[in-house]
Amino acid sequence: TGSTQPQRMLEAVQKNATKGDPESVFSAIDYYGRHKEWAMNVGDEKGLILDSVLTEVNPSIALELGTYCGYSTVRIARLLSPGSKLITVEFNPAFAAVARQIIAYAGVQDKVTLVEGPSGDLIPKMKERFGIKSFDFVFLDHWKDRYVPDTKLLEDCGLLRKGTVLLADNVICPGAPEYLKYVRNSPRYESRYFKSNLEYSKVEDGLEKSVFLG
Ligand SMILES: Cn1ncc2cc([C@H](O)c3cccc(CNC(=O)c4cc(-c5ccc(F)cc5)cc(O)c4O)c3)ccc21
Ligand SMILES: [Mg+2]
Repeated sequence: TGSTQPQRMLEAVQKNATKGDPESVFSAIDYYGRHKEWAMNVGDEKGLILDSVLTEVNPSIALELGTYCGYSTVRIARLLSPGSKLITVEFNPAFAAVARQIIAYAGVQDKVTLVEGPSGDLIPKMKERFGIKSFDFVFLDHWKDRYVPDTKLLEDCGLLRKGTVLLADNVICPGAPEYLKYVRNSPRYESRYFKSNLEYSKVEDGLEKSVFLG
């Protein structure tokens, strides 16, 4: 029945995953994305890099730009220590509606706050709305031409601190060339590229990890 891809993805989760088991939820999405219908989730291969960076940072407060169906939201939330929070930003109401159901199905809803709206509007409101001093970790996976303006916005709003880790998806495919130039040429970031592949594909892609130096 599911008329949109997100709805079909949700159906695949409800059919194949175990309620309350985050691992089974993102595995069901990976199976769907690999064998049924390609989908723009960070995926299992880049997901392992996300897992390792996240485990290393162990953030108390994390931000995700671009929820889509909640695949990386669930991947991140499952690894958060008790009391830690993930705020995820999605502007598309249809995506947000599916993501809320997938996040709930995985049982990680207590760790996740999904805010609906464009990142450019929401970032300046983070401090007042959520009482955030600064983020420990930021995952960028929304429109690739928003990576630079939103990174600058996070800086200007005082939402980054010495040691905040930014992890950006798709820096090769579809690509975020301006973002790579920005973080690699700025003295305020220490950047490293993690080579991988585009989700469910053999095409090269990778994640850029950038530590804000203050
Ligand atoms: C402003 N604002 N604030 C919040 C917010 C949230 C959104 C949505 O979540 C949204 C909607 C559509 C597209 C994206 C970006 N993602 C991609 O475009 C992408 C593409 C591919 C790929 C690769 C190869 C292809 F051939 C085709 C697509 C692989 C990937 O992993 C991707 O992440 C994100 C958008 C703007 C937002
Ligand atoms: Mg992506």
